Amino acid sequence: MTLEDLGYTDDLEKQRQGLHPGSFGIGRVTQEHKDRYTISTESHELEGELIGNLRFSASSRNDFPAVGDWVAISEYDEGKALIHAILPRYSVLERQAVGKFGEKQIIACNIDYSIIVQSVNRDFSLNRLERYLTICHAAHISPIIVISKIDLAEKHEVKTLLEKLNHRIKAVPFIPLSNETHDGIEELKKYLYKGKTYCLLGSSGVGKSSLINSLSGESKMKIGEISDSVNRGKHITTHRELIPMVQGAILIDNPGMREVGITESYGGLENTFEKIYKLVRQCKFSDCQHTTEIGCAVKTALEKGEIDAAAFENFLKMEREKEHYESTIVEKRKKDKDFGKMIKQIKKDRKSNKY
Ligand SMILES: Nc1nc2c(ncn2[C@@H]2O[C@H](COP(=O)(O)OP(=O)(O)OP(=O)(O)O)[C@@H](O)[C@H]2O)c(=O)[nH]1
Ligand SMILES: [Zn+2]
Repeated sequence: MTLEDLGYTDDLEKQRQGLHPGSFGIGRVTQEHKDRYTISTESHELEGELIGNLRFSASSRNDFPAVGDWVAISEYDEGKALIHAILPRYSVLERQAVGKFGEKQIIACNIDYSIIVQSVNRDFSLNRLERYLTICHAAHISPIIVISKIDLAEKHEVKTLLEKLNHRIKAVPFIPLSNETHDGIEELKKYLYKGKTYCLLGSSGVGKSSLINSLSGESKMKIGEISDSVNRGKHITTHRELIPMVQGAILIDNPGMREVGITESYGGLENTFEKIYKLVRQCKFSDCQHTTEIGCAVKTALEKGEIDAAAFENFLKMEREKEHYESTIVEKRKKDKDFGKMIKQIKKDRKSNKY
């Protein structure tokens, strides 16, 4: 096993040299616990902890390591390491923190592709798919859609569902598959490239872990056993595949998500709703609300059926969410700034009182 096998690149090596010439080891965060991290290195697995300095200087949760991060480490005991720095991230997949409006939550870092999984039964939702696509596009991560559990639906039902998907979501590959019959698994493997990192996204129970099993050809039991021994903290010398790899591609599983809130989207919405954005620019008035305005290109396209009405509704909803998030952030920053000013003034007053 080399660091390249874990996804390490020349660019990251340059960054490392810039940070700490030659002094630290390098590892990749594969799991996040409360304030402990599981780190994979080229030879083994470590339990890592942040050095105090890093912990106290962190201004938000996002300054802490996340799954997929590359970290500069030093080993101090058998199986233990200190984390000294996080290497710059080349991609950050994030969503709106659940229950904490105006805060972001990192899902994973340094991801190249996301595999968005929805199952044919119950879970399937085009609106939610567009949400996932938006957060992926915002992070410049290429999405691949997987429609799982096709063995649970009739052929014609699957066909109808795929037609709907095809009609509404363009330019994103989608693969129908089953972890039971293994239909579609080989097709998905065509998208797995050596040294690239893939993050599995989707609601709980859609079959993400099963998919990793299907792809790697290993039984679920085996994976269960592996995670058991991890929990017991048993020391294992050989490299266990905590980040499972298939054809050299690194697969990162994620716990199922209930909510996928939009934050500042850095082009996420623009990329997901490219056609709608093009139309918006063609509207006669730059502040067009696309309701009753004359010369509204969106309205005309909706009437002609050129864009999907449900997609447009979903787009509006997410755009409002993004705007709400952004204005909350602006408010917050202003408050922080005012607070900073106040502290400065207090310090100044103290000083002038002294002398
Ligand atoms: N019939 C059928 N069942 C499946 C398929 N894929 C997964 N399952 C079943 O669905 C259940 C959930 O599968 P998991 O792989 O644990 O789902 P997950 O997405 O990893 O769930 P979380 O870990 O909670 O996010 C299990 O009982 C699987 O056996 C499939 O393709 N067909
Ligand atoms: Zn308009």
